[in-house]
Amino acid sequence: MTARILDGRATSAAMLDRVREEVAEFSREHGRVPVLATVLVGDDPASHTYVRMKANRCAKVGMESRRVELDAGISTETLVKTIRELSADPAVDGILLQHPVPGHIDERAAFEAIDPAKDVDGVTRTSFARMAFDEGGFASATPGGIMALLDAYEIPLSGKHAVVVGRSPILGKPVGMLLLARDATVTYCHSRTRDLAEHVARADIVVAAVGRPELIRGEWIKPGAVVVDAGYADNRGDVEYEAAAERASFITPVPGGVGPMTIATLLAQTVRAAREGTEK
Ligand SMILES: NC(=O)C1=CN([C@@H]2O[C@H](COP(=O)(O)OP(=O)(O)OC[C@H]3O[C@@H](n4cnc5c(N)ncnc54)[C@H](OP(=O)(O)O)[C@@H]3O)[C@@H](O)[C@H]2O)C=CC1
Ligand SMILES: Nc1nc(=O)c2c([nH]1)NC[C@@H]1CN(c3ccc(C(=O)N[C@@H](CCC(=O)O)C(=O)O)cc3)C=[N+]21
Repeated sequence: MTARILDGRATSAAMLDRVREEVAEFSREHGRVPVLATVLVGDDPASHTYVRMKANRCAKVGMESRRVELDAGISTETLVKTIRELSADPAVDGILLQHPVPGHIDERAAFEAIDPAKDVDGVTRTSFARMAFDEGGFASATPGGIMALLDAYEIPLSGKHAVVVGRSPILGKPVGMLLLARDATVTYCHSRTRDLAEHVARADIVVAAVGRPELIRGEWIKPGAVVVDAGYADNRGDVEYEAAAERASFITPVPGGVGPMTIATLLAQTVRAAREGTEK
């Protein structure tokens, strides 16, 4: 068997066409376009690339982005103050703080400075709780993008055994919660998990969210399983792609899978934040 591709590029392009129309409609009604503020701390080249991609994608759908770049040495207090100012700024609809921030900064405190109404990247506790309680908050961008991709291909989730490898607050943990909300049976694996191979081998759906190229071996994949690879380190995914694709029914490529869906989700949520922000 050779797996069908879960094509994140095509699926995100369709999503972004819709976002472009929503932006135009918002702009007709409000005389301005939605604005996403991106905050980047330090000079990690990969992070610069991601933030630039997000800004470019904003421009393509007619949205505005405002880039805030801060020195690697700034304190938690300065970062929190900067983000609070963006939260209070009526000209800003959505805020993205690029993760990770330098180690001396309290990232959680910085995330919590984002007004939940502007948390279009879904990183605050409030967004997490709304997601977990099915109250329609903003999804964490990558988990939201993964669900949109699975739905675009009408992958059944109810009753399926999903194994999520990784449990970070903005990726592994929330994607497991979203799968649970759709009635999957969810297993989380992480750095202390014993027998990772055996867990993965039992999965109908595997979500890899670690950041270690080819940690997940193709021979572990159950024939017919759906493989979603969110890993992204040195431009490579967490799954041994060729070998996994021989066994899987569906698989995401890297690049061209989860990455573009993340950005599309972020922008879709920014228009939504703009709309909801102007309702009040
Ligand atoms: N495409 C996209 O849009 C995005 C991609 N990413 C990519 O996804 C990957 C994960 O990101 P993120 O969640 O932020 O990373 P983190 O480093 O925060 O989390 C990594 C997770 O992997 C677990 N882990 C580490 N080693 C192993 C192992 N040997 N076996 C099993 N689990 C392990 C860790 O376990 P423990 O909790 O025990 O430490 C942790 O839960 C990265 O490659 C990142 O670049 C991230 C965000 C968006
Ligand atoms: N607060 C926060 N939210 C994030 O969503 C977030 C983050 N921090 N930190 C870093 C990771 C990484 N990330 C990616 C987004 C898009 C691609 C993407 O579109 N990649 C293209 C390839 C791009 C290229 O390299 O040419 C693809 O996979 O096809 C990749 C990675 C979001 N992240």
